[in-house]
Amino acid sequence: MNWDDTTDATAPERLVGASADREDQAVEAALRPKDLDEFIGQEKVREQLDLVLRAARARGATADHVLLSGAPGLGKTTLSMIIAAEMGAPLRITSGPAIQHAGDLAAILSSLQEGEVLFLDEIHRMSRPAEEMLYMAMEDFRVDVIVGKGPGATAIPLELPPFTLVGATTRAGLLPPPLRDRFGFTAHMEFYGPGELQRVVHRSAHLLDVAIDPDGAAEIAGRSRGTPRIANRLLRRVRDYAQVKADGVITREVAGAALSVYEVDARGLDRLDRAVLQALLKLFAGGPVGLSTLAVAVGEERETVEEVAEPFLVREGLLARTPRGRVATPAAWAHLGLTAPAGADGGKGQQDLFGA
Ligand SMILES: Nc1ncnc2c1ncn2[C@@H]1O[C@H](COP(=O)(O)OP(=O)(O)OP(=O)(O)O)[C@@H](O)[C@H]1O
Repeated sequence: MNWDDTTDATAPERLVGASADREDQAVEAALRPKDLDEFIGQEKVREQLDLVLRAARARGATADHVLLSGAPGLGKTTLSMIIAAEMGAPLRITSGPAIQHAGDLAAILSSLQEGEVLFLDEIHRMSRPAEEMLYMAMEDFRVDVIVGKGPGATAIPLELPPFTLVGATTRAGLLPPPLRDRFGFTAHMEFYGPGELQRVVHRSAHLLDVAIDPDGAAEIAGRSRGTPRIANRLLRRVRDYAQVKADGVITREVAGAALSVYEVDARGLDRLDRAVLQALLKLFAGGPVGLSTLAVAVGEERETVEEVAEPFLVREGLLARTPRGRVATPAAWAHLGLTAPAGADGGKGQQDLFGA
């Protein structure tokens, strides 16, 4: 494999953040499933991809271009590696932000071997000229390299070997239709169910040589926000705790105690998520309350509340964004063990005193 990449090796982040931090990057290679059979969950995607790859292999052809969309940490990079492995092809990894000029892309494309798999992460963040060059490369396996500037500029056609592009994006809707249409196969990756995540935790524990019982794996899975990367990260923290404070074996009690040290609750909410909910419930009686007011109440930036905390709270059905402001759902009251005051009816009957 060839890393051509400047992937963000981000500063330490939330334990329940979905992007990879340095520690994740260091250990993920060892935990990645190596083939489709090992890849847990995403049944439809696996079944469809299996057909695409088998058919290409039977024809002795290069596989169609594949677009993978879905939230961070759901296994897009892993799947690209599996595609290369299943096709017996080398893999090159790069990302949209690393390709700022069409020339950057031309350099990568012209050095590909026949059948190579090119994984382009965050494909929606590529520059426009590079994107246009990619259209022709995907369709006709050639690019026009522009030499010179102004009226004297000349286009030199360059033949490329057939290759498979695997594009990954967290925002399929941001891809221009001409680019989206050039993928032969598009797969949307969903968040994982608790049973699937339990299998992920179990498998990773086995690879890391950590003793865990099924309830311990279930406890970690339930706090992993539907995301294998988070499940693996929580597992590492629980392993530390089990080594230091218990006999090394991860049980439900050990996992629960470890993750309460890290302030990740039974549903996967962390300190920030709970602070937002608590403010909404205790200070504003469940809302509606404007985003700016809510942010001030928790001492965070508006963007942090909106982009970091809210998406998961909304996905979990704990908070709703309404035109009149943020509103807690009955599940939010129940989750924090509080009773909704009479009249807290999801915001319908309340006045929004604070503005959106
Ligand atoms: N289906 C799966 N089965 C087992 N482990 C998985 C699965 N999907 C992902 N993982 C694990 O989760 C981690 C993150 O996966 P991966 O890097 O492929 O996610 P990603 O979608 O590419 O994330 P990003 O969008 O941040 O690049 C990997 O270590 C991998 O081992």
